[in-house]
Amino acid sequence: MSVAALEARAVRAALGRGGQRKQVLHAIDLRLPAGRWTSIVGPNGAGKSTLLRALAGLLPHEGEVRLQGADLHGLRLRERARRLCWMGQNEGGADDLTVYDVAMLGRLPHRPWLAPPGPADRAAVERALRATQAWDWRGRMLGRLSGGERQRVLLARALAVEAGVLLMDEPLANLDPPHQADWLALARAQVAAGRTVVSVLHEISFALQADEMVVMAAGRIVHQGACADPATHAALARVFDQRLQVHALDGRWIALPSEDRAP
Ligand SMILES: Nc1ncnc2c1ncn2[C@@H]1O[C@H](COP(=O)(O)OP(=O)(O)OP(=O)(O)O)[C@@H](O)[C@H]1O
Repeated sequence: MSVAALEARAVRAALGRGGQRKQVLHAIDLRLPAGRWTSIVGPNGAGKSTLLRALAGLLPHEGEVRLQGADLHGLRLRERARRLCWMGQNEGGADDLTVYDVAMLGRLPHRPWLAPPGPADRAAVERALRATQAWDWRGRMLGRLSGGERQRVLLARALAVEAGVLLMDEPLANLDPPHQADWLALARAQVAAGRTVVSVLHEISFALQADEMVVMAAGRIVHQGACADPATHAALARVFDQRLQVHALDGRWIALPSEDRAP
């Protein structure tokens, strides 16, 4: 069997403090194939973002996460940051930086300590900012951008890493339809270039454009399969309480609300 891009073995995680502490991930076993796009979906509170953070090494957990065959927590941080990049929800903290400098943060794992950016870094940042149509406002401050513009800069920062594995939490949040379509093309281009894309998505019709789907509910994986597989569509209907149905349209899958069940 080929090496997985990411693998989780018996991953358990709890969030909150003291009496409020709550088990959020329950013994997750997962294998995400390399060179494919996998979308993670499920109802609100299912544990999707928590799982993504555990896979990125951003959350203490029990069990094991392996990145390209290596123990994630055994890798040096720089090495991990070169292999895996992360785009989270509502990331803050860089409002006083220019768009260009934010995207350049994605090159930190490639540069010697305190070294200025080199030609390869500048070329990667330009590619990334052009790919997300953010190049024209590279001199603007991040804090003065709209939600969707900001999202495109954070995406550029992740792309600038040029890592083999990209994890994205809600990458379509705040994007208008043309930029959602651009993101879709971008995800496909990453996969065509041999990279692995893993995205948590609420927009099920977009999630169905991926190769594979992981369906979660209540901190567990209830299904993993191809987006084209009828068993995946049935799992989706199940976790969303039979309140959506997957239909074929022009050779693609779309999810529509079911009308036969009142709330
Ligand atoms: N800091 C926290 N302390 C305690 N519980 C938390 C904390 N953060 C999240 N949770 C709980 O963990 C569970 C999983 O949250 P998570 O954000 O992973 O879900 P999700 O599937 O990504 O949800 P959504 O679709 O709403 O974004 C939820 O029940 C949530 O209430």
